[in-house]
Amino acid sequence: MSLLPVEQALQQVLQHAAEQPALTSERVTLAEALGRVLANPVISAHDVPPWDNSAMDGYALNSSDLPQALQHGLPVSQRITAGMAPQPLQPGTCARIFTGAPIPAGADTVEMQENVELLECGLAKLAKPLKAGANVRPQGQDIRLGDQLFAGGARLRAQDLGVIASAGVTEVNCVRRLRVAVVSTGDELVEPGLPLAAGQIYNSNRYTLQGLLQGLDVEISDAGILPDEPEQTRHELLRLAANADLIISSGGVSVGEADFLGQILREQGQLTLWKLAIKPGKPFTLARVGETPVIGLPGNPAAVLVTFLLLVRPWLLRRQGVQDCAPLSLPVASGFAWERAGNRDEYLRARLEQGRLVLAGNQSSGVLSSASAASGLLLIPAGQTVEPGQLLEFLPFNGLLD
Ligand SMILES: Nc1nc2c(c(=O)[nH]1)N[C@H]1C(S)=C(S)[C@@H](COP(=O)(O)OP(=O)(O)OC[C@H]3O[C@@H](n4cnc5c(N)ncnc54)[C@H](O)[C@@H]3O)O[C@H]1N2
Ligand code: MOO
Ligand SMILES: [Mg+2]
Repeated sequence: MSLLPVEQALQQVLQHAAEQPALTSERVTLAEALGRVLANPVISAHDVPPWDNSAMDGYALNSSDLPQALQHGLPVSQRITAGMAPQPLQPGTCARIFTGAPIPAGADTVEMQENVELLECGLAKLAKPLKAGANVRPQGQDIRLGDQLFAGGARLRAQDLGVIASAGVTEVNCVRRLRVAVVSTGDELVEPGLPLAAGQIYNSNRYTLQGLLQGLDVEISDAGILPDEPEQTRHELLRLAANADLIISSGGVSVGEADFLGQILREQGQLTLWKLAIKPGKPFTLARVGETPVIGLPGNPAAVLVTFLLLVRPWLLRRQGVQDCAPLSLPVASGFAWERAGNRDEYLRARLEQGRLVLAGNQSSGVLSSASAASGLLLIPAGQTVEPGQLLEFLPFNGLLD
């Protein structure tokens, strides 16, 4: 059986997510909207800033008085701090003003106080010529009343919440949170905290997956560990399917005799993807139990991380209506040589050292500590070797994990 290239798999994953039934939406206060996806556009209810204001601590004047201010100085007729509603500026005078304070009617220019001399007679005199309109931040410079701030499908980041707040909007309409069930499979698994018997290992995928999902602000239901036993696996999948938008499992999708999960998903007849040209992560499986999508991740801990970031995260984002969901990747020079061309796209755990990519440790799919030593994944495309200095695609975790 030939392996499906990762790019094609991603297209199919996105298509699959887009074909799911529409999600309902709910009102969300700004304080709770970080990481949520907008169901509708957000429109500004105000100009930002709402009035012309000063960019400097200094003196506001009318530009027609600039020659007088430079030659003799102007009397100071009022003092305006941020938060005040100023009087109109008396002609032929200037106003003491502070950063963020409204420009009074009749003024159009501000000089910073460092360039103004306050004479003994009380006049404020400019130390050097000044351009008309200087140091004024005009009304609506940032945002105009009625502007669309964000389209539906935008995923809100910290600065986006600030933009929405600056425009006076307190609540936004977001798609409801996705419900994601997580299950770890394997007779060998034990939860950390319990003693290890012979042949057992601690369940690490559960924690990796929970952490990855928390970063995407979904509702997680954790179904714990399932033994390698077909009846129980089938029963548990059906139970989870009743109340989840997606089931994510780890383990049991390869060809081993105890890999029941893959067998059950295949036997349900609803298999969309299986066996990708990706290392780690080859037996990545996208299927359905009843109407509920199931993503079967390979059990190897590094395969879980890589396939989640490359394929599950995009599925979850697109399912919520996000358009731009492919991982960010940047060209960076390799600091190492790679002589073995493989038959799968290989995603290696790597980090930047002095502007070049170096491998972060053992790249076995069973080794996870190298992922902790890495700051991202680098791609060596199938069939390629690499020389030092060659540009490689680097996918920083910082761009992937938020
Ligand atoms: N004959 C073949 N054998 C294998 C192939 C193949 O093509 N032919 N593919 C290999 C590849 S590639 C991968 S990846 C793995 C995938 O295996 P499964 O998805 O069936 O996963 P398991 O066999 O259940 O487990 C694999 C490995 O990962 C450990 N594991 C599982 N769950 C956890 C967990 N929650 N926490 C920590 N570690 C976990 C498990 O103990 C195994 O060591 O198949 C290869 N074999
Ligand atoms: O595809 Mo597997 O994760 O390399 O060992
Ligand atoms: Mg297996």
